[in-house]
Order: sequence, then C-alpha cells, then structure tokens
Amino acid sequence: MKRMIEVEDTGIVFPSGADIERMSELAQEWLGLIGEDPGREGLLKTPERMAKAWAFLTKGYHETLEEVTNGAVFEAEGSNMVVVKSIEYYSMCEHHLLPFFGTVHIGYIPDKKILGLSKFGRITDMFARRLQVQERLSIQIAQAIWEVLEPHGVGVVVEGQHLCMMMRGVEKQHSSTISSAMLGSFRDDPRTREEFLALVRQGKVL
Ligand SMILES: Nc1nc2c(ncn2[C@@H]2O[C@H](COP(=O)(O)OP(=O)(O)OP(=O)(O)O)[C@@H](O)[C@H]2O)c(=O)[nH]1
Ligand SMILES: [Zn+2]
Repeated sequence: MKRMIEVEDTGIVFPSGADIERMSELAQEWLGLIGEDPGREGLLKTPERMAKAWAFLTKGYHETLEEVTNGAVFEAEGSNMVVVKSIEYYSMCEHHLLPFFGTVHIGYIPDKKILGLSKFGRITDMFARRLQVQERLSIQIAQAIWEVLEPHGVGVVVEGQHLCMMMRGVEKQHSSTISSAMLGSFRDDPRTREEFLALVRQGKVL
C-alpha cells in the first residue's frame, strides 16, 4: 500500500503520515504521569515502541476503500448468497482506548458483481483499525460492501469482547456483545436474513 511504510525488520506497516516523533514525546510524558520513571532502562525505547504500535492500531484512518479493495471486483452470474464468516478483528474502543476484539461475519447477495474474498478481511481491518464502537464498526463494514458491490443485500454480524468491561469498570469476564447491520434484502426480507443467520450459526452456539 502506497501510503504505508514498514518498520525495519518487523514486517509491520504504519502510515507514513504518522508523526512518530511527536507521538513518542507525548508517550514519554504519559509514562511520567502514570507514576513511572521514563528514564529507567527498561522504558527508554518504550515511547517510540508505543508510538509505532498506536500508528499501526489506528492505520485505518489512512486507508481508503479504493486502496483496500484494489479493483478486485469481478463480474459474476447468479444471485446466490455468499457468506464469509469468522473474520477476526482487533479494534480500540473510543471511550477508554482499550481493545475490543472478536469476529465478523459478512453475507451478501450479488447483483452481477462479486468481491475478491480477501477484501472482506481488508475492509474489516480498515474500519477496525480506528477508534470505534462495535455498532458503528458493523454499519461501516456493511455500507462499504454496499458501496463497492451495489448488491441486492448485505448482512454483517459482529461479535466482540471489550477489555474495558473486563479488566476495569464493571469487570464482567464472560459477556460478549453481538451487533448487526442489515441492508437491502437482508433488512427487508426475513427469509434472506434467516438464511444468513443460519449460515453464521452453523457449527456454533450464537
Ligand atoms: N454501545 C457501546 N458501548 C461501548 C462500547 N465500548 C465501550 N462502551 C461503553 O461505553 C460506556 C461509557 O460509559 P461512561 O459511564 O461514560 O464511562 P465509564 O464511567 O468508564 O463507564 P464504565 O465502563 O461503566 O465504568 C460504557 O458503558 C462502556 O461499556 C461499544 O462498542 N458500544
Ligand atoms: Zn471502552
């Protein structure tokens, strides 16, 4: 991807526009504020590591739908449902800047256009790698597929566990959240929606 650069020897990419130097300065200040000594040996490189990690975790801000789909839209006959399920994601909640993570399930009914299968994961990451709430993540993925493919319908189900509810706050370790976004026939036709949800449920308890 043009606007990404690689961190030496790691294979990790972060946006070339990210101000790593300034982010490192702020991270160093932050370490002091939480009661640490930013000058102790173990923390000397931490501000820069933190800046690079955060640039990666929020790289979705620097990506566009056009870039991530890379023209992989193909002509196709038929209008049978396609489901890509159990796409893992990691995101950061916008309230506490703590991770939430889980899986995304995507279904659509094509109208002459299909999308390269890997692109569903790339679209998921483009929106997950930003500050999010789970509900918006679900809707943004559905709308992106709607925009790119102009299909008869799209359904997205997102499952997530939120560390802000587990390691702090209400401290509930076993709750998980399911959110969904349904567009076109997935919203208007209960049978289409049920077919999608049955395929998502297959092999698991949902
Ligand atoms: N709807 C929704 N809420 C979220 C998400 N991630 C975190 N939250 C919630 O955002 C809310 C913020 O509530 P506040 O009362 O303003 O913040 P808080 O005092 O830190 O809340 P607690 O987490 O209950 O301690 C909490 O209920 C979180 O559980 C999400 O993806 N979707
Ligand atoms: Zn949170």
